[in-house]
Amino acid sequence: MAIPALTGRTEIPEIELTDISMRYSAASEVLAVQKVNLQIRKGEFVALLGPSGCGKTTLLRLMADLLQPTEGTINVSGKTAKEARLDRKYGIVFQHPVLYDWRKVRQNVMLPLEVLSLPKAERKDRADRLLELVGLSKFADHYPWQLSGGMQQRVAIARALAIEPEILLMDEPFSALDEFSRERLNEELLAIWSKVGSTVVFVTHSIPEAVFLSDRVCVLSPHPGRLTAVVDIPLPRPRTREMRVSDEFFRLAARIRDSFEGV
Ligand SMILES: Nc1ncnc2c1ncn2[C@@H]1O[C@H](COP(=O)(O)OP(=O)(O)OP(=O)(O)O)[C@@H](O)[C@H]1O
Repeated sequence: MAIPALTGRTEIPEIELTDISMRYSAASEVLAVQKVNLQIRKGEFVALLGPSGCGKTTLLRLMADLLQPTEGTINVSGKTAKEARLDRKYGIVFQHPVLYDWRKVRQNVMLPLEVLSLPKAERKDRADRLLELVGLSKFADHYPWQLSGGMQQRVAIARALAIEPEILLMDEPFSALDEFSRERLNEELLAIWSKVGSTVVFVTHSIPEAVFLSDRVCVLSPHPGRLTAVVDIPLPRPRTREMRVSDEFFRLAARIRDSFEGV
């Protein structure tokens, strides 16, 4: 597949995947990811969308240097994925928040700052600003187990943003939440993103979530995992709740649905 043309927020490609293939073991017959070419612009919000097993998480982990590709190259602002990781360019939010239950919310957000050897007052100040950003200032001294699932995920987002990453990688962060919480968190995430301006790569298997959040939706198909379409989402920003029931929204969702192989 040709590398998608660059249009939109900025013309600078921040992440470039070139001919990326991934086989988990020599014995494995199926490629988890096959020959993926993709450029992601600086400041862009991109969704990786597809059914279970199509390689979304694998691609995200490859970008984060948590896995190494069997073939192909990953370039992040002129560096390898490993160099980008060591430069702390990535913040990662997983499907489950993975918070430390014995640490209060503020201490959880401060955790990644401990390795940066910032003065304690500065760590606390940064954590408090992030908790304000995600609307949890009042819960700084609570323990994670005293919060709802959606609030815990907001703590995880604040923690991922603590090192001020250029790139936020999110692996189905809201899929364990009910539909109401998920839609609210979608709106909150966009409000946070508009303030921090990082590049976001967001894994989901929800078409409405991908359309609502993204500048572009990358559609993947399974066995082997291939990039089958890249769909531009020209809905204006800021995105509003009303847009979810607009003709344009349904048209885009239908176009994405049709782009799945075999449809
Ligand atoms: N650690 C692993 N070892 C071997 N095979 C793996 C491993 N992790 C994933 N796979 C395989 O790679 C393929 C892609 O998996 P991946 O988890 O990336 O898909 P996904 O689209 O994120 O799925 P889901 O939506 O269910 O999380 C699948 O066929 C899966 O079985």
